[in-house]
Amino acid sequence: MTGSGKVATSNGNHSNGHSNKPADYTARENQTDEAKKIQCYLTPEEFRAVRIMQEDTYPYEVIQEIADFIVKGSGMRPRIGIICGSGLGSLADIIQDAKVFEYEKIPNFPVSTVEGHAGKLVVGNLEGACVMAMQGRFHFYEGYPLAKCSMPVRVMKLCGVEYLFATNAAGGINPKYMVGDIMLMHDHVNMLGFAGNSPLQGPNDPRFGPRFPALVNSYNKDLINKALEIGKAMGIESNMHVGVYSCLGGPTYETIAELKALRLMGVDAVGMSTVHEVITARHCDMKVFAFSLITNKCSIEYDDKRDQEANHEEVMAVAKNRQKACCELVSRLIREIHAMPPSGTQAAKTGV
Ligand SMILES: O=P(O)(O)O[C@@H]1C[C@H](O)[C@@H](CO)O1
Ligand SMILES: Nc1nc2[nH]cnc2c(=O)[nH]1
Repeated sequence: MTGSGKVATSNGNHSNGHSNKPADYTARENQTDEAKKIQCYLTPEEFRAVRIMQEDTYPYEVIQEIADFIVKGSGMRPRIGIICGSGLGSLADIIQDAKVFEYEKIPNFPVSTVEGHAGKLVVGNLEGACVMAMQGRFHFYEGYPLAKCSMPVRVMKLCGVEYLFATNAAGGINPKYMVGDIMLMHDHVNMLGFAGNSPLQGPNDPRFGPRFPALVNSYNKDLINKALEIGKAMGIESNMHVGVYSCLGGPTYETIAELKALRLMGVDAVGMSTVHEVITARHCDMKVFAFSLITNKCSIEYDDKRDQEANHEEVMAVAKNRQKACCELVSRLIREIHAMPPSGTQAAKTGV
Protein backbone atom coordinates (compact mmCIF):
# COMPACT_ATOMS: atom_id res chain seq x y z
CA MET A 1 0.00 0.00 0.00
CA THR A 2 1.12 3.55 -0.56
CA GLY A 3 0.51 6.27 1.97
CA SER A 4 -2.58 7.26 -0.02
CA GLY A 5 -3.95 3.73 0.41
CA LYS A 6 -3.23 2.72 -3.18
CA VAL A 7 -1.38 -0.48 -3.98
CA ALA A 8 1.95 -0.15 -5.78
CA THR A 9 2.49 -2.89 -8.35
CA SER A 10 5.85 -4.61 -8.76
CA ASN A 11 6.84 -2.43 -11.73
CA GLY A 12 6.16 0.69 -9.74
CA ASN A 13 2.80 1.45 -11.36
CA HIS A 14 -0.18 2.21 -9.24
CA SER A 15 -3.06 -0.21 -9.47
CA ASN A 16 -5.08 2.59 -11.11
CA GLY A 17 -2.61 2.17 -14.02
CA HIS A 18 -2.46 5.88 -14.91
CA SER A 19 0.88 6.93 -13.56
CA ASN A 20 4.26 5.41 -13.05
CA LYS A 21 4.79 7.08 -9.73
CA PRO A 22 2.44 8.38 -7.09
CA ALA A 23 1.95 12.15 -7.02
CA ASP A 24 3.55 12.44 -3.60
CA TYR A 25 6.63 10.42 -4.59
CA THR A 26 8.98 13.38 -4.25
CA ALA A 27 8.03 13.58 -0.61
CA ARG A 28 9.02 9.95 -0.26
CA GLU A 29 12.57 10.03 -1.54
CA ASN A 30 13.83 9.32 1.91
CA GLN A 31 13.16 5.59 1.46
CA THR A 32 15.20 2.80 2.95
CA ASP A 33 17.36 0.83 0.51
CA GLU A 34 15.25 -2.19 1.26
CA ALA A 35 12.07 -0.33 0.33
CA LYS A 36 13.69 1.02 -2.87
CA LYS A 37 14.71 -2.49 -3.91
CA ILE A 38 11.11 -3.66 -4.00
CA GLN A 39 9.93 -0.34 -5.52
CA CYS A 40 7.73 0.34 -2.58
CA TYR A 41 6.49 3.88 -2.09
CA LEU A 42 6.05 3.69 1.65
CA THR A 43 7.76 6.24 3.83
CA PRO A 44 10.41 4.74 6.13
CA GLU A 45 7.92 5.02 9.01
CA GLU A 46 5.17 3.24 7.08
CA PHE A 47 7.60 0.61 5.88
CA ARG A 48 8.72 -0.06 9.43
CA ALA A 49 5.11 -0.30 10.63
CA VAL A 50 4.25 -2.83 7.91
CA ARG A 51 7.31 -4.91 8.79
CA ILE A 52 6.35 -4.93 12.45
CA MET A 53 2.82 -6.05 11.57
CA GLN A 54 4.28 -8.91 9.54
CA GLU A 55 6.91 -9.98 12.03
CA ASP A 56 6.20 -12.61 14.65
CA THR A 57 8.35 -10.95 17.26
CA TYR A 58 8.52 -7.32 18.27
CA PRO A 59 11.94 -5.70 18.73
CA TYR A 60 12.67 -4.40 22.23
CA GLU A 61 12.71 -0.81 20.95
CA VAL A 62 9.19 -1.10 19.51
CA ILE A 63 7.86 -2.50 22.78
CA GLN A 64 9.62 0.34 24.59
CA GLU A 65 7.89 2.84 22.28
CA ILE A 66 4.48 1.32 23.02
CA ALA A 67 5.21 1.38 26.77
CA ASP A 68 6.36 5.03 26.55
CA PHE A 69 3.16 5.90 24.66
CA ILE A 70 1.06 4.41 27.46
CA VAL A 71 3.05 5.83 30.36
CA LYS A 72 3.19 9.31 28.80
CA GLY A 73 -0.43 9.18 27.62
CA SER A 74 -1.74 8.12 31.02
CA GLY A 75 0.73 9.96 33.20
CA MET A 76 0.87 6.80 35.30
CA ARG A 77 3.34 4.00 35.87
CA PRO A 78 1.35 0.85 36.70
CA ARG A 79 2.61 -1.78 39.10
CA ILE A 80 0.01 -4.46 38.40
CA GLY A 81 -1.14 -5.75 35.02
CA ILE A 82 -4.50 -7.47 34.54
CA ILE A 83 -5.62 -9.51 31.55
CA CYS A 84 -9.39 -9.89 31.45
CA GLY A 85 -10.69 -13.24 30.24
CA SER A 86 -13.75 -13.77 28.03
CA GLY A 87 -16.69 -11.92 29.53
CA LEU A 88 -14.55 -10.67 32.42
CA GLY A 89 -13.97 -7.18 31.03
CA SER A 90 -15.75 -5.74 34.07
CA LEU A 91 -12.47 -6.27 35.95
CA ALA A 92 -11.31 -3.18 34.08
CA ASP A 93 -14.56 -1.26 34.60
CA ILE A 94 -13.89 -0.96 38.34
CA ILE A 95 -10.64 0.93 37.74
CA GLN A 96 -10.87 4.54 38.88
CA ASP A 97 -9.45 7.71 37.32
CA ALA A 98 -9.11 5.58 34.22
CA LYS A 99 -7.30 6.57 31.08
CA VAL A 100 -8.57 4.33 28.29
CA PHE A 101 -6.60 3.50 25.14
CA GLU A 102 -8.35 1.74 22.28
CA TYR A 103 -6.05 -0.91 20.83
CA GLU A 104 -6.46 0.57 17.34
CA LYS A 105 -5.03 3.85 18.56
CA ILE A 106 -1.97 2.35 20.22
CA PRO A 107 0.92 2.29 17.72
CA ASN A 108 1.83 -1.22 16.55
CA PHE A 109 -0.76 -2.91 18.78
CA PRO A 110 -2.84 -5.82 17.45
CA VAL A 111 -6.65 -5.57 17.48
CA SER A 112 -9.15 -7.77 19.34
CA THR A 113 -11.44 -9.84 17.13
CA VAL A 114 -13.39 -11.93 19.67
CA GLU A 115 -16.76 -11.16 21.26
CA GLY A 116 -16.32 -10.41 24.94
CA HIS A 117 -12.90 -8.82 24.35
CA ALA A 118 -13.51 -5.09 23.96
CA GLY A 119 -10.03 -4.14 22.73
CA LYS A 120 -9.19 -1.46 25.29
CA LEU A 121 -6.29 -0.87 27.60
CA VAL A 122 -7.34 0.77 30.84
CA VAL A 123 -4.80 2.46 33.12
CA GLY A 124 -5.82 3.84 36.51
CA ASN A 125 -6.21 3.13 40.19
CA LEU A 126 -7.62 0.07 41.87
CA GLU A 127 -7.59 -0.20 45.64
CA GLY A 128 -4.94 2.50 45.76
CA ALA A 129 -2.61 0.70 43.36
CA CYS A 130 -1.78 1.86 39.87
CA VAL A 131 -2.88 -0.86 37.45
CA MET A 132 -3.20 -1.46 33.73
CA ALA A 133 -5.83 -3.84 32.43
CA MET A 134 -6.30 -5.41 29.03
CA GLN A 135 -10.00 -5.52 28.23
CA GLY A 136 -9.42 -8.02 25.47
CA ARG A 137 -6.58 -10.42 24.91
CA PHE A 138 -5.13 -12.00 21.77
CA HIS A 139 -5.59 -15.68 21.04
CA PHE A 140 -3.63 -18.03 18.81
CA TYR A 141 -6.82 -19.03 16.96
CA GLU A 142 -7.33 -15.40 15.86
CA GLY A 143 -4.32 -15.92 13.63
CA TYR A 144 -1.77 -14.15 15.80
CA PRO A 145 1.53 -15.93 16.48
CA LEU A 146 2.05 -16.62 20.18
CA ALA A 147 4.75 -13.95 20.53
CA LYS A 148 2.24 -11.40 19.29
CA CYS A 149 -0.51 -12.76 21.57
CA SER A 150 1.66 -12.15 24.61
CA MET A 151 3.54 -9.06 23.41
CA PRO A 152 1.39 -6.83 25.69
CA VAL A 153 2.90 -8.60 28.70
CA ARG A 154 6.29 -7.21 27.67
CA VAL A 155 4.71 -3.80 27.22
CA MET A 156 3.43 -4.13 30.79
CA LYS A 157 6.92 -5.02 31.98
CA LEU A 158 8.45 -1.96 30.33
CA CYS A 159 5.68 0.20 31.80
CA GLY A 160 6.88 -0.91 35.23
CA VAL A 161 4.49 -3.77 36.00
CA GLU A 162 5.73 -6.27 38.61
CA TYR A 163 2.65 -8.46 38.99
CA LEU A 164 0.61 -10.09 36.23
CA PHE A 165 -2.98 -11.09 37.00
CA ALA A 166 -4.19 -13.31 34.15
CA THR A 167 -7.81 -14.46 34.09
CA ASN A 168 -9.68 -16.72 31.73
CA ALA A 169 -12.89 -18.56 31.06
CA ALA A 170 -12.33 -22.32 30.99
CA GLY A 171 -14.06 -25.65 30.79
CA GLY A 172 -13.96 -27.76 33.96
CA ILE A 173 -12.53 -31.23 33.39
CA ASN A 174 -12.13 -32.11 37.04
CA PRO A 175 -15.50 -33.72 37.85
CA LYS A 176 -15.63 -31.87 41.18
CA TYR A 177 -15.67 -28.49 39.46
CA MET A 178 -19.02 -26.77 39.01
CA VAL A 179 -20.04 -24.01 36.63
CA GLY A 180 -19.23 -20.68 38.27
CA ASP A 181 -16.35 -22.05 40.36
CA ILE A 182 -13.00 -20.30 40.41
CA MET A 183 -9.83 -22.32 39.92
CA LEU A 184 -6.62 -20.65 41.06
CA MET A 185 -3.92 -21.83 38.67
CA HIS A 186 -0.93 -23.40 40.34
CA ASP A 187 0.49 -25.04 37.22
CA HIS A 188 -0.18 -25.59 33.54
CA VAL A 189 0.26 -28.10 30.73
CA ASN A 190 1.40 -26.24 27.64
CA MET A 191 -0.22 -28.21 24.83
CA LEU A 192 0.83 -25.63 22.23
CA GLY A 193 4.37 -26.10 23.53
CA PHE A 194 4.03 -29.87 23.05
CA ALA A 195 3.26 -29.05 19.42
CA GLY A 196 6.41 -26.93 19.08
CA ASN A 197 4.97 -23.47 19.62
CA SER A 198 6.28 -20.97 22.12
CA PRO A 199 5.96 -17.22 22.60
CA LEU A 200 9.73 -17.25 23.17
CA GLN A 201 10.53 -18.87 19.83
CA GLY A 202 13.11 -17.04 17.74
CA PRO A 203 16.09 -14.96 18.79
CA ASN A 204 16.19 -14.28 22.52
CA ASP A 205 16.62 -10.71 23.72
CA PRO A 206 18.40 -10.97 27.08
CA ARG A 207 17.02 -7.56 28.08
CA PHE A 208 13.76 -9.45 28.66
CA GLY A 209 15.15 -12.66 30.09
CA PRO A 210 17.25 -15.79 29.60
CA ARG A 211 17.25 -18.11 26.59
CA PHE A 212 16.13 -21.08 28.70
CA PRO A 213 13.83 -19.92 31.49
CA ALA A 214 12.67 -22.35 34.17
CA LEU A 215 8.94 -22.56 34.75
CA VAL A 216 8.62 -24.47 38.02
CA ASN A 217 6.95 -22.26 40.63
CA SER A 218 5.62 -19.95 37.93
CA TYR A 219 2.44 -19.28 39.87
CA ASN A 220 3.24 -17.30 43.00
CA LYS A 221 2.39 -19.46 46.02
CA ASP A 222 1.97 -16.53 48.41
CA LEU A 223 -0.57 -14.93 46.11
CA ILE A 224 -2.45 -18.24 45.81
CA ASN A 225 -2.56 -18.54 49.61
CA LYS A 226 -3.72 -14.95 50.00
CA ALA A 227 -6.43 -15.54 47.39
CA LEU A 228 -7.60 -18.63 49.28
CA GLU A 229 -7.86 -16.58 52.48
CA ILE A 230 -9.79 -13.91 50.60
CA GLY A 231 -12.09 -16.59 49.16
CA LYS A 232 -12.77 -17.77 52.70
CA ALA A 233 -13.53 -14.24 53.87
CA MET A 234 -15.88 -13.83 50.90
CA GLY A 235 -17.62 -17.10 51.81
CA ILE A 236 -16.85 -18.72 48.47
CA GLU A 237 -14.21 -21.22 49.59
CA SER A 238 -16.36 -24.18 48.56
CA ASN A 239 -16.44 -22.74 45.02
CA MET A 240 -12.71 -22.26 44.89
CA HIS A 241 -10.07 -24.76 43.82
CA VAL A 242 -6.37 -24.83 43.14
CA GLY A 243 -5.62 -26.69 39.93
CA VAL A 244 -3.87 -27.22 36.62
CA TYR A 245 -4.89 -25.37 33.46
CA SER A 246 -4.12 -26.34 29.91
CA CYS A 247 -4.29 -24.16 26.81
CA LEU A 248 -5.22 -25.67 23.47
CA GLY A 249 -5.08 -23.79 20.18
CA GLY A 250 -8.86 -23.54 19.67
CA PRO A 251 -11.13 -22.25 18.30
CA THR A 252 -12.82 -25.66 18.54
CA TYR A 253 -13.84 -26.92 21.94
CA GLU A 254 -12.46 -30.35 22.81
CA THR A 255 -13.56 -33.79 21.72
CA ILE A 256 -14.31 -36.30 24.44
CA ALA A 257 -11.15 -38.26 23.57
CA GLU A 258 -9.08 -35.06 23.96
CA LEU A 259 -10.72 -34.31 27.29
CA LYS A 260 -9.97 -37.85 28.51
CA ALA A 261 -6.33 -37.41 27.48
CA LEU A 262 -6.09 -34.06 29.28
CA ARG A 263 -7.61 -35.51 32.42
CA LEU A 264 -5.07 -38.36 32.34
CA MET A 265 -2.36 -35.71 32.22
CA GLY A 266 -3.69 -34.12 35.40
CA VAL A 267 -5.45 -31.17 33.81
CA ASP A 268 -8.37 -29.69 35.78
CA ALA A 269 -9.50 -26.92 33.44
CA VAL A 270 -9.03 -26.28 29.75
CA GLY A 271 -9.02 -23.07 27.75
CA MET A 272 -7.42 -21.27 24.84
CA SER A 273 -5.19 -18.65 26.42
CA THR A 274 -3.09 -17.56 29.43
CA VAL A 275 -0.22 -20.09 29.22
CA HIS A 276 1.79 -18.09 26.66
CA GLU A 277 1.16 -14.91 28.68
CA VAL A 278 2.44 -16.60 31.83
CA ILE A 279 5.53 -17.89 30.00
CA THR A 280 6.27 -14.39 28.71
CA ALA A 281 5.73 -12.89 32.17
CA ARG A 282 7.98 -15.41 33.89
CA HIS A 283 10.64 -14.94 31.22
CA CYS A 284 10.89 -11.27 32.25
CA ASP A 285 10.61 -12.11 35.94
CA MET A 286 7.13 -10.88 36.69
CA LYS A 287 5.16 -12.42 39.56
CA VAL A 288 2.13 -14.25 38.31
CA PHE A 289 -1.33 -14.82 39.70
CA ALA A 290 -3.87 -16.49 37.42
CA PHE A 291 -7.32 -17.95 37.72
CA SER A 292 -9.91 -19.68 35.57
CA LEU A 293 -13.61 -19.07 35.87
CA ILE A 294 -15.26 -22.41 35.13
CA THR A 295 -17.89 -21.50 32.57
CA ASN A 296 -18.87 -25.01 31.51
CA LYS A 297 -18.44 -28.58 32.64
CA CYS A 298 -16.62 -30.77 30.17
CA SER A 299 -18.14 -34.21 29.91
CA ILE A 300 -15.62 -37.00 29.51
CA GLU A 301 -18.23 -39.72 29.00
CA TYR A 302 -19.63 -40.65 25.58
CA ASP A 303 -22.95 -41.74 27.05
CA ASP A 304 -23.50 -38.61 29.13
CA LYS A 305 -27.16 -37.79 28.60
CA ARG A 306 -26.86 -34.10 29.52
CA ASP A 307 -26.45 -31.55 26.78
CA GLN A 308 -22.77 -30.87 27.27
CA GLU A 309 -21.80 -28.98 24.13
CA ALA A 310 -19.76 -25.93 25.07
CA ASN A 311 -20.59 -22.66 23.37
CA HIS A 312 -19.31 -19.10 23.62
CA GLU A 313 -22.72 -17.62 24.54
CA GLU A 314 -22.84 -19.83 27.63
CA VAL A 315 -19.24 -18.92 28.46
CA MET A 316 -20.10 -15.22 28.29
CA ALA A 317 -23.31 -15.60 30.29
CA VAL A 318 -21.59 -17.45 33.14
CA ALA A 319 -18.78 -14.89 33.18
CA LYS A 320 -21.36 -12.10 33.44
CA ASN A 321 -23.05 -13.85 36.37
CA ARG A 322 -19.80 -14.32 38.23
CA GLN A 323 -18.15 -11.01 37.44
CA LYS A 324 -18.96 -9.57 40.88
CA ALA A 325 -17.12 -12.35 42.72
CA CYS A 326 -14.19 -12.19 40.29
CA CYS A 327 -13.93 -8.40 40.68
CA GLU A 328 -14.01 -8.69 44.46
CA LEU A 329 -11.31 -11.35 44.52
CA VAL A 330 -9.05 -9.29 42.28
CA SER A 331 -9.70 -6.03 44.16
CA ARG A 332 -8.98 -7.54 47.55
CA LEU A 333 -5.81 -9.20 46.37
CA ILE A 334 -4.60 -5.96 44.82
CA ARG A 335 -5.34 -4.18 48.10
CA GLU A 336 -3.03 -6.66 49.85
CA ILE A 337 -0.28 -6.25 47.27
CA HIS A 338 -0.57 -2.48 47.45
CA ALA A 339 -0.01 -2.65 51.19
CA MET A 340 3.33 -4.37 50.56
CA PRO A 341 6.49 -2.41 49.72
CA PRO A 342 7.63 -2.46 46.07
CA SER A 343 9.90 -5.38 45.25
CA GLY A 344 13.59 -4.61 45.33
CA THR A 345 13.34 -2.95 48.73
CA GLN A 346 14.80 -4.81 51.68
CA ALA A 347 11.39 -5.43 53.25
CA ALA A 348 9.98 -6.75 49.99
CA LYS A 349 12.70 -9.38 49.67
CA THR A 350 11.13 -11.29 52.51
CA GLY A 351 7.58 -10.85 51.21
CA VAL A 352 5.78 -11.97 48.03
O1 LIG B 1 -9.80 -15.34 26.67
P1 LIG B 1 -10.31 -16.54 27.36
O2 LIG B 1 -9.29 -17.61 27.51
O3 LIG B 1 -10.95 -16.20 28.69
O4 LIG B 1 -11.48 -17.09 26.43
C1 LIG B 1 -11.99 -18.41 26.40
C2 LIG B 1 -11.27 -19.20 25.34
C3 LIG B 1 -11.95 -18.72 24.08
O5 LIG B 1 -11.39 -17.51 23.66
C4 LIG B 1 -13.36 -18.50 24.50
C5 LIG B 1 -14.20 -19.69 24.21
O6 LIG B 1 -15.50 -19.56 24.67
O7 LIG B 1 -13.32 -18.31 25.94
N1 LIG C 1 -10.74 -24.98 25.13
C1 LIG C 1 -11.78 -24.55 25.86
N2 LIG C 1 -11.89 -23.26 26.12
C2 LIG C 1 -12.93 -22.87 26.85
N3 LIG C 1 -13.25 -21.65 27.29
C3 LIG C 1 -14.40 -21.76 28.00
N4 LIG C 1 -14.79 -23.04 28.04
C4 LIG C 1 -13.88 -23.74 27.34
C5 LIG C 1 -13.75 -25.12 27.03
O1 LIG C 1 -14.56 -25.97 27.41
N5 LIG C 1 -12.68 -25.47 26.29
